[in-house]
Amino acid sequence: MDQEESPLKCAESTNILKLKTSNIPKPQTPTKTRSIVTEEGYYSPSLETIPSSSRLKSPSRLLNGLDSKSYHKCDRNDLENLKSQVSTRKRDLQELKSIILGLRTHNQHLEVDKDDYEDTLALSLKAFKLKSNALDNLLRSKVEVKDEVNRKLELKLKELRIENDSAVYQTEKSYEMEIKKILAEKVSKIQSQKLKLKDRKSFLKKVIDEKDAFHEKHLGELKIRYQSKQSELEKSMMDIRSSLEKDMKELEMEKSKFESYSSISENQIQELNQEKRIRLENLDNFQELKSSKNSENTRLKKEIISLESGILDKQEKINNLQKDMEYKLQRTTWLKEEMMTEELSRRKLHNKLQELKGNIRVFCRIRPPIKSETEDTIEIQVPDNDEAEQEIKLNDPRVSSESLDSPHLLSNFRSKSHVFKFDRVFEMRSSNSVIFEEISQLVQSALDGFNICIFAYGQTGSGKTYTMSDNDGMIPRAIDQIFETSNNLISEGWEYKFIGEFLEIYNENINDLLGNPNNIDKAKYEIRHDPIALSTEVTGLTSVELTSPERMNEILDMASKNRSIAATNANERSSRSHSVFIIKIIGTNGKNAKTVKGCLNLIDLAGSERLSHSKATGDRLRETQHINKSLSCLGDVIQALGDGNTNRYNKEIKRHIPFRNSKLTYLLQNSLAGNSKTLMFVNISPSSKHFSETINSLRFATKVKNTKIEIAKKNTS
Ligand SMILES: Nc1ncnc2c1ncn2[C@@H]1O[C@H](COP(=O)(O)OP(=O)(O)OP(=O)(O)O)[C@@H](O)[C@H]1O
Repeated sequence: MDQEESPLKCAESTNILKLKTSNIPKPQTPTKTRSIVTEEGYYSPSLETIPSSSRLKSPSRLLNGLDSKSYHKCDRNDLENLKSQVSTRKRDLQELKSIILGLRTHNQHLEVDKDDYEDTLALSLKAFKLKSNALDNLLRSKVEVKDEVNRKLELKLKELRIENDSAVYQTEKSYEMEIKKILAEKVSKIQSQKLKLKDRKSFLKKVIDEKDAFHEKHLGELKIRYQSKQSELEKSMMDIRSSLEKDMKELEMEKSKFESYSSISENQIQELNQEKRIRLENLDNFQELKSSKNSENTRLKKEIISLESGILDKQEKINNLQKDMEYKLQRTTWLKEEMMTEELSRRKLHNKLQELKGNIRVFCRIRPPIKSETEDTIEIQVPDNDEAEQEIKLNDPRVSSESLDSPHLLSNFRSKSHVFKFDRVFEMRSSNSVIFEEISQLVQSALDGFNICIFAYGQTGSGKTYTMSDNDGMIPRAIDQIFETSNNLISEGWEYKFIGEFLEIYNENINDLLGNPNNIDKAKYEIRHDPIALSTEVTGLTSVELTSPERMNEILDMASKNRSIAATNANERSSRSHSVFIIKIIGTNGKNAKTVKGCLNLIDLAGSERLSHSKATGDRLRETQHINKSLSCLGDVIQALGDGNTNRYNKEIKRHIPFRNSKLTYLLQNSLAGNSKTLMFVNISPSSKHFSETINSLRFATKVKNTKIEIAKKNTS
């Protein structure tokens, strides 16, 4: 008997016993009612059917009650009556005996049942005791394990705190350095701007000074010219006046002479008048000259005034320029402060955006139909928007619109369309370059010290290898990007080292794709994790330093060659195994003594066909079982990671993540947990005959998408 069921069985047994006993009719007192035994059971007839005279007395007592005297007195009728009563009583007696017999038999059955139930009860109780003992033991060991785990957890927490403190310190230091650097750059920019402005100011001042000097010189010249002209005029006026006065005196003298002598001739008078007229005309001319000189003087005065006001304007302009320069300098300081605030908020926003996008993202990619599929394709609708979440709608080719109305259609097939939501959906025409744009930030994160996993999931032939390893696929593009970015960072003091490893997991065995091809499917490798450094090592696996994109390409070629040597049909082999390309990144900065360690895992998963669909047997069956197990384990691990580390009461708990259930998840343990960012491509085929596999892939991907993993942290020191 199942021990866990024992308490239930006990209760059941008790209930059955109760039921049985309740079914037993309460033994009737045969002397009170007349019961009749039928095949179905007992019943009691109504009391009215028994004569009232014989209801209370038994037949024997009736017989015993008759004395001989009264017997002799009885007439024949009485005797007959008595006889019939006797026979009735005898019949009653007979019936009662058979009732008693029936009751006894029934009682015996009940006894047997009771024994059975008691046995069952005893067994159940025993099993229950065993179970509760086992449970006690289990609880005891659980408490011990819990204590041990708590102890380890505390130790780990301490280590992590120390690491975190030092990381925070280093980050702060590096930020300080960066801010200082930016500040120094800005200050030097501002200073050079200031110098330029100063130069401009001195140039303008020089121009103004020159103009001022020119104007002053011009003004001085004009003043001198004006003064000399004025003195000349004044002198000439004085001369003319003195000569006129002299002439007048002479004339006066001559007049007086003339008057005194009265002998002056008429001609002489006329001559003298003529001369006087000439002299007067000269005086008029002189007056005219004087007024023209006066008007020129006024004009020159006005010119001087306008020049003086021009000088004032220029002075005001210089003052305005100076004010403008001061305002610009102040504005540069504000802008510098604003820029620093902007830079800080940009970094915060970038991190926030990454958090919002979630540390697990799922992109869906639809392969274009190949030649043989062109006519037999699924109707797929993809969004043409750029929203955070995109929808893909597939119309079920197995359901026609007429059959939708059929009442016989199974509920599973009732819906014609299936809708799924992913972070991005790439239509058939999307090129690898468009897709890489979406993941380039993730690749950048590996250089910044994060652990990154990029998976391609989907059934065989859905385009996983095309997406990951084609000449312009994610792997070659990621390689180009990490080399390009690392070269750009040299000027900032960063030096990067890249270590490459390439392995495949086939039937839960690891093969080194960069090692000796003869060892494939023969050599054994072990996965080892360093819990402190959070790093993973596969013992005996070939590690190659990657010095250039060309070297990377050589390595990719070597891996694909080794893979094809191992299999008669390279394509088939690649469909049946997971390939994992690992790039370990170590960056050091001589300027701020900072180190970052990231890891980029690029994984082309094996085809995800379901066992029932593949109809595989023998080796193929084994392969399929291994693939299914590892893929479902990958789904379980991702889901368990998303369950979080707190229970529903918000208490910290250590969840069990089943990393060990498959080689793939165990290998990627450190890259999937904690400080990691994961991206999964779900590749789907447009072919109608692959519809159910496509739906299956999309369901798996939805499960992954609905997982939210805690915020990733950088590996820095
Ligand atoms: N986006 C695409 N554009 C053009 N051709 C594609 C695209 N995706 C896949 N193909 C073609 O479809 C075929 C199957 O693709 P691929 O080999 O990448 O599938 P797979 O999922 O890796 O299959 P397997 O599981 O067998 O490795 C190839 O011939 C490939 O060139």
